[in-house]
Amino acid sequence: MPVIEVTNLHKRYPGKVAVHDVSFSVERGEIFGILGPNGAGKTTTVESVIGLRRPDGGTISVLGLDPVRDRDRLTARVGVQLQQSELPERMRVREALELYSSFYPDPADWRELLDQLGIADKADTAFRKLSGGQKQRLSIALALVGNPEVAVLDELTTGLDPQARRDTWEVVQRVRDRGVTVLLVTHFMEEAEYLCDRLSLIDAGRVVATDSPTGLIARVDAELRLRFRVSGPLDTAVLTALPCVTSARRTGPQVLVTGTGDLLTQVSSALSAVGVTPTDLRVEHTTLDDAFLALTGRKLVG
Ligand SMILES: Nc1ncnc2c1ncn2[C@@H]1O[C@H](COP(=O)(O)OP(=O)(O)OP(=O)(O)O)[C@@H](O)[C@H]1O
Repeated sequence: MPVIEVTNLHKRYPGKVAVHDVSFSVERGEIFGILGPNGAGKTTTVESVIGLRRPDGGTISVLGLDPVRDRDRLTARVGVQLQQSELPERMRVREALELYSSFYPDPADWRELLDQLGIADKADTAFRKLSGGQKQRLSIALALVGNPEVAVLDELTTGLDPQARRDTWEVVQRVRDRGVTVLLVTHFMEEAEYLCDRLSLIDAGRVVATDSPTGLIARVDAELRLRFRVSGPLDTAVLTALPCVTSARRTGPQVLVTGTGDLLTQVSSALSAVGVTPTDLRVEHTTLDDAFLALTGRKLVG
């Protein structure tokens, strides 16, 4: 039986349908992602999964229970980290963790969690003195301190610098390695690609596709992109004449070539034949953003 099963979820706010029709199921021990642009309905979906919102249509089951009706029974088994969690300003980190630990029958060692999250030295710091990134990490610790069977993490690394983001990804992987099922909401495609076993792409309140990151990427026609810089003249016709090239565009010193097959070798030899030495040459691979664009006609970011 899936740990989380959402079937035809529909949720309206006054004057606005936030979620039209969302269905997905999450198996035990998975890291399952919900990826979509701002306003797609991700938060409304997870808030419904944890019983904070009552669906207007569809059904949700978490660990076999109804999140609204059985909210009390689920609280101890589902750890939740939501956007913008606030604590009393003067409360120290250790006090918050000791308080939260007292709510649960079998809490985790919070010192270990702080250590894993890289904020072990903040145990005696008041909440208001923490930086945005440290508050974020504390909210993850609070979500995990009850040793939950399911962890729901909404925009977990927003506001973190790249290193802290990577550290947090490792924490999530370790949590999953302990057997916890993770439902992760994100609008960072790298995060989804790196962490998720499977994910649903959602757009305008609907699931566009559900698959593994590689499965989603494989749905996109595998067109390669090659970028490099040239300092002198280059007639792009020498590139478009190559059988593997579909387009070649130059903007100032930047050249972007798209194509298939043996693009890198053919373009490199054609450039060398006309005496052009490319610099900063890189091959760009298909990403989840490309998959989202192919499936919805819109970009996930930017
Ligand atoms: N309480 C509310 N009342 C009215 N409209 C709302 C409410 N909460 C969200 N919405 C609207 O519902 C839509 C979906 O919002 P939701 O927060 O679920 O999306 P999201 O994908 O999580 O976006 P974000 O990443 O920006 O949080 C948006 O258009 C939003 O403006």
